[in-house]
Order: sequence, then C-alpha cells, then structure tokens
Amino acid sequence: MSFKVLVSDPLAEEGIAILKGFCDVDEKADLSEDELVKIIGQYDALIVRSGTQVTARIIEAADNMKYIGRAGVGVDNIDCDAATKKGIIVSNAPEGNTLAATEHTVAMMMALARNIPQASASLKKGEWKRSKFMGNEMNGKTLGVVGFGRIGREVAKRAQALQMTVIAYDPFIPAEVGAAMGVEMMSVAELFTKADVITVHTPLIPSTTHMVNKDSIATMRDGVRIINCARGGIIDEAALYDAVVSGKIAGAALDVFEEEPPTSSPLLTLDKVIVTPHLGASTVEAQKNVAISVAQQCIEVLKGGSARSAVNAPLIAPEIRPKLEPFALLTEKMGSLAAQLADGAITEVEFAYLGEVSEMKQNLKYATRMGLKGLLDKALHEPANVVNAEFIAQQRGMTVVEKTSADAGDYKSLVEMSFKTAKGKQTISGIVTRVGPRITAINGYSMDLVPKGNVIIADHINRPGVVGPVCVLLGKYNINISNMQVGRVDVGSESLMILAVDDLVPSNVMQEVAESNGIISAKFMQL
Ligand SMILES: NC(=O)c1ccc[n+]([C@@H]2O[C@H](COP(=O)([O-])OP(=O)(O)OC[C@H]3O[C@@H](n4cnc5c(N)ncnc54)[C@H](O)[C@@H]3O)[C@@H](O)[C@H]2O)c1
Ligand SMILES: O=C(O)[C@H](O)COP(=O)(O)O
Repeated sequence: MSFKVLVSDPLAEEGIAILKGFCDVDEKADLSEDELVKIIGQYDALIVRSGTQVTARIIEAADNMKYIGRAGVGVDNIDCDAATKKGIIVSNAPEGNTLAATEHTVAMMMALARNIPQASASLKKGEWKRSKFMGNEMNGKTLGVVGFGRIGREVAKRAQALQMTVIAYDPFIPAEVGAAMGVEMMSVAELFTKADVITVHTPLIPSTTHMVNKDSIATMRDGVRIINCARGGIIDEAALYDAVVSGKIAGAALDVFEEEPPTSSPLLTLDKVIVTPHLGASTVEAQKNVAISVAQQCIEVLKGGSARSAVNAPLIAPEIRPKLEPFALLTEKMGSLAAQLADGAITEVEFAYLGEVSEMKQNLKYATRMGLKGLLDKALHEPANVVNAEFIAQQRGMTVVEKTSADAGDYKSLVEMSFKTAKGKQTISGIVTRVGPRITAINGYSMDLVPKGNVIIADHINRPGVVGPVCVLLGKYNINISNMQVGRVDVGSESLMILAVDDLVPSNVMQEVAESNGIISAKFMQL
C-alpha cells in the first residue's frame, strides 16, 4: 500500500527525497483552510513549518491522517488537542534549528547595539552620518535570558564569549543548571530590573503571553534593549511601541510578531526597532536538519512505529524500547481481557509495575497507554491508539492510575492491572516470558494463560462433575479445546475454569455453558 504525504510549507530537498523514497509526496504551499479541508482526507501525513495553520477543522476532515510533522520547534500553529482526539501523532524537530535561532539572536543583538540595519539603509541612500549611529559595546553588559531551554542556553554561552554577564529566568530549570554555566538564575521580576539587554526564548503559552508588558517595562532599566526571536505575543507590541517612543526602551529587535506578516504594525515605522521576517530558523543547515528529522519520523509512524519527538504521545528512550515493547504487549492483552471480564462501566483503572520493570519509570506511560488501548478497543468503533487512549479513557469517566514498586514478590517483574466497576474491583496479573506475555492470575486465581485467541472463562464451584460436562457440551458442538486449566483456592470453593478453544463459541452455546451444573457465570473472550 502506498502512503500519501502532503507537504504544505517549503521543506528542504533532503527531507523531500527521504519521503519520496517511501511514499507519494505532494508539495502544495499557500493553501487556504478551505482548500486544505477539501483535499486533506486523501493524505496519510501532513508536514508543515509555521506557515500552515493546522486547525481543528482541517484535522476533523483528515480521516486517513496518522502523522503531522512540524519541521521546526513551535507547534503553536497546530491544534494538537484536536490531533490527539483523532489519534494523530504530532511531532516536531526540536534540535535542528537551535543554533540557527541562537546565531540569529546574537546577530540581532549586535545589529541593535551598533545600529547596523539603520546605518546600512542610510548609507545606501547616499548619506554619511557617522555620529547619528553611535552604538554601545556589549562587553561588560548584563544579558537577561528569559526561557533557559535549548536556544536560551546557547545564546547565554555566546554572550559569555562576548564578555557579557548572563542572568536567566526559567521556572522549570533548576538554579544548578545555570550555576554550572556561570549563569545566575533569578525571578523574572529581578531579571527585568537588572538586565541591559533582555532576550526571550520561551514558547508562547498563557504564562508567557505579554510577559513583557507596560507594567514589567516600567520596572526595567532606562535604555534597556529587547530581543524577541522566539514567538510574537511574548511581548505586548502596543506597550513596546509606547516604550520605544518614550525612550524608556533604547531599541528592540524582532524576528516574530503577534500577527505574521505584521503588515499594519506601527512598530515597523520606528527607526529604533529592527526587524526580520521570522528568519530565526532560515539557514541551509537548520532547514536540512529539520526536514530530515520530520521525514524520518513520518516514515517511522507510517510504518506503524512512533515518532521520536512526538509532542502528544509518550516518548520512549530508544535504548529502552526493546525492553518495554514486550510489557506494552502484555498490558494491551490485559486491557483486552479486562474489557471482556468487566460487568458494567469501568470507572477506575490502575497499572502497577512491580520489580525490575518499574525501573523503566516515565517510559512506562507507553505501556499504560497500550493497556488502555486494549481496554478501549473492545468498546469503540474506531480503534484507540497510543496517542488518544488516555484522552478517550478520561472522556469516558475513567480515572487512570500508574504505580511502581521495586517489590514483585516471587517474580523479577510483574504487572498488575486493577479495574473498578459498580460491582467491585477485579485484578489481573501478568508477566513477560521469553516466548511472550502470560496471565498469571485473575482475581487471585493462579493460572498460566497465553493471552491469545479464543478463551472461555467460567466461574464455577470446584467439585467433581462440573468441568467434564462443559467439555462434553463443547464437543457436542464440535468446538475443540486446545488447553484447559482451573485456578482455584480450595476444593469445593469458587474457582476459575479457563478453556482455550480453537473456534468461536456462539452465544447459544455459551448460554448452555453458563447454565451447566456448578457454573456460576461464563464468558467467551477473544484475546
Ligand atoms: N524565530 C525562529 O525562527 C525560531 C526558531 C526556533 C525556535 N523558535 C522559538 O524559540 C522558542 C524557544 O525554543 P527552544 O528550542 O529553546 O525551546 P525549549 O523548549 O528548549 O525552551 C523553552 C524554555 O522556556 C521555558 N519556559 C516555559 N514557560 C516559561 C515561563 N513562563 N517563563 C520562562 N520560561 C519558561 C521552558 O522551561 C524551556 O526551558 C520557542 O518559542 C520556539 O518556537 C523560534
Ligand atoms: O518554531 C520554529 O521552529 C521557528 O519559528 C521556525 O519556523 P519556520 O520553520 O516557519 O521558519
């Protein structure tokens, strides 16, 4: 089967070539939302940069879509929630353009300090105004970096090479990370009061929207310079305009804008504001990096795998994957078993990873999602997947709990899945063996069940004359039993009979099994 990929923003040739080696590729730039809605249904994957707004309407119409790739960092032009609901993996290329954006930031800072764009334009007009373009040295000045992620840190290193003092604010980065680089981390309020130059490197999210505003500008040093090569909207453009006009801010360098392109922004009329049209990632090197990254991830997803930089699916460290996959298969089977065992709606599900398996820590989220997929697939028209399983579970009123413990009793590793319905709590235990997953207990009844194929599970009283008639009954209908075991606690007590059968068991036969002497309840399951 041949997959179809739409590339709706300019993508470097190296990425296109990789995609073409695997699938059909259409390159169509500048499509409107309506045009995209019309054609998107035929594509298995979509690759964009920041030019295409991937709206909920487009995603709603993307019935064959498995993957949306962002050849760059910011996914703020993609409705990731809508993609998650539809089970579409969204990934970006987070490292590919870090250095391009870093160097652009440094270039903007130096251009701002030395009035290079203005002086260049003036000279080209035939002027020779040397005193008009007096600048400042960056040597010895304090640079305030807001957002100390990939780009923020690389900018810091280069500023230090210019002999600047670097201070930083990032609520998610420990002070030791800064200290190890000779950067003092502090509150944003303190940073604003101390910096000669402020550069922002955060995503545009509610906590960063307009974090540079009228009030925060008032706390800054007179003559501060401000740089935004991250996202339009982090700086309140109206407040910036007023502060540049008043002289409070000596100059601003902007690569990104609240509205792009910023056709009517009054900031474009100010001499002290220098601008570039969102060029931070526009280097040959960065474009090659991000194009190759998303092309490779796209192919991985279309082949049924996962994307290494997925933003809406659990990430798995590559070295962990071979160890984790068998447990994910186990939890998927446990989920499927739970869905068929449960009487009534499941309100709470818990996955407990015990023993050595618990060491995989945050990677276990993947196994949990696969468990939920197994649980939900039996109930849904469209199969769930690792992207949307947790979302769907929550939407259906299930609380999902994940636990770990180093203690697995007699096992090296054990997984216990418990689930609650109005009728109470049930628990399934399972292990991974060399030859695949095994269910070792259901509700405390020990067994060694291969979770595969057709199975009858029957609650019964463990006394003579109960198991035999069920086997005779199945024989009467020509249903072959390939494996049989009884999980019991004591003779004469309630026990669990597990019959692996080669064929589907029709409901009328299951009715007879359920009514057979000593049987309390019986269910036919497909695992
Ligand atoms: N101009 C361009 O062409 C261009 C190119 C690449 C990246 N970008 C943008 O640059 C930004 C940074 O990219 P990155 O690769 O360094 O991302 P990153 O995820 O590595 O770093 C972002 C940092 O912001 C921090 N942060 C989050 N909320 C914060 C808050 N409220 N206050 C302070 N810090 C906060 C995070 O903890 C993180 O460390 C992104 O917005 C990205 O889209 C722009
Ligand atoms: O988030 C990013 O990676 C940058 O904003 C680059 O955007 P672009 O791919 O549209 O140049």
